[in-house]
Amino acid sequence: MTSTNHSDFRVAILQLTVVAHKPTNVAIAVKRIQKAKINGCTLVILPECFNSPYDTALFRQYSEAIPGGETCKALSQAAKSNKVYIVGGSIPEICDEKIYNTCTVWDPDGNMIAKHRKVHLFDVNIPGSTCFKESSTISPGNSLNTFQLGKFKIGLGICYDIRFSEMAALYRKQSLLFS
Ligand SMILES: NC(=O)CCC(=O)C(=O)O
Repeated sequence: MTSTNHSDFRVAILQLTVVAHKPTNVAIAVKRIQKAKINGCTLVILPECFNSPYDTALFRQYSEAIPGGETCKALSQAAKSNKVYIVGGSIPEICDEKIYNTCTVWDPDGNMIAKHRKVHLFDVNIPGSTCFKESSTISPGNSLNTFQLGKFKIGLGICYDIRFSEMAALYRKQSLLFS
């Protein structure tokens, strides 16, 4: 089913392999979007940082302007040519010299209909094991963001955002789905 006038539609939630070559990552995503469409999906959801390694040392190098950058152009075109909604996981965004971990959403005409900057950055320090500080290079977003898909209003969050129930509660208060 591809019509959004109905209460049920098919969603693709994609996991993608990320390599060092950014255009290859974008091409992999576009190919999987096409496959999701062939499988009858109306909404395609990509993973966090699908065009870049998840590495604080590399986010700036891989970052691009939104919506003018190469990844956004590819997502817009993929949404339009496949007539699907795309929740574009996230990419490193550069804006006023700051870097954000940002999700873009595209409608079936290729328009960007929402943008969400990750609010809760993932900082972890397990002595003797793992130390990762997303906040060392990424700036946090400060807003809740939604988009409309047919009769559904969907709230956006990126990865660690989901750990904070207050955010989901705020969306839920507005009777939203939390994606
Ligand atoms: N990229 C992230 O936000 C990681 C979050 C995570 O691993 C978790 O357990 O939550």
